[in-house]
Amino acid sequence: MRKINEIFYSLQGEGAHTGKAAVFVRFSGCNLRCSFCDTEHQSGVEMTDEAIAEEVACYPGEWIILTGGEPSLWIDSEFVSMLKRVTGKRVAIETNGSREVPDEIDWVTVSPKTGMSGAGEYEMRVSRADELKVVDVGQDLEPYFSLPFVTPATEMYLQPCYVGDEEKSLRLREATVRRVMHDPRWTLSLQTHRFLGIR
Ligand SMILES: C[S@@+](CC[C@H](N)C(=O)[O-])C[C@H]1O[C@@H](n2cnc3c(N)ncnc32)[C@H](O)[C@@H]1O
Ligand SMILES: Nc1nc2[nH]cc(C(=O)O)c2c(=O)[nH]1
Ligand code: SF4
Ligand SMILES: [Mg+2]
Repeated sequence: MRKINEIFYSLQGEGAHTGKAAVFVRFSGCNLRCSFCDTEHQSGVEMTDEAIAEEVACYPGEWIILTGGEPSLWIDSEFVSMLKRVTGKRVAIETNGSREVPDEIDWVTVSPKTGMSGAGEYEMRVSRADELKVVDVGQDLEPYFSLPFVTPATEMYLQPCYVGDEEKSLRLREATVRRVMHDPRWTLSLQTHRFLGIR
């Protein structure tokens, strides 16, 4: 059994696969307590792997996005293989990078929380990142290029921090736009689902 906070069908709102239809599987619980976290992830219900796959298979769309909470705490190779076999979909993960992730995952998005005020320090144990997605809280961005799992092929996204207050969030978005223009190694990632009013 795995504790699931929610399963829903939407568009990937962030990063490299923005705009692609995807089934989101949000696991309950996290090993970090980021002060800026935009997600209620504690609540949830225990589901069997079969029930998770059955619900995911109800939706069209090529991608499954494992998120949370921190999905890397709750998954293994068998689970990812089973999801791919039963649904015929590809599997992506949104992770803080504190754990290794199964090789069977097709797309790894790492959003490190090291060096950020409000997140605390922890060890990065993930060894692969197809995409790095950094939440911009005004921190020094240079260290992200030296992370051992970041390669020249890793796509680098900078995402404005959403703080609830729309005026304040707009100012933070503008600041992120300026940072990307100043250092074009980054690409802007907007949380487009917020603008669309979808999940
Ligand atoms: C809720 S987290 C769950 C996955 C994983 N725990 C992580 O942090 O990557 C999903 C994504 O939302 C981002 N995120 C969380 N709070 C945010 C905020 N206030 N503004 C913008 N992005 C945020 C995270 O950095 C991560 O990329
Ligand atoms: N539409 C949409 N796209 C997302 N991409 C990553 C999300 C997440 O919370 O992990 C997320 C989310 O919550 N909604
Ligand atoms: S690691 Fe992700 S889910 Fe956990 S508290 Fe931070 S942003 Fe939220
Ligand atoms: Mg989200």
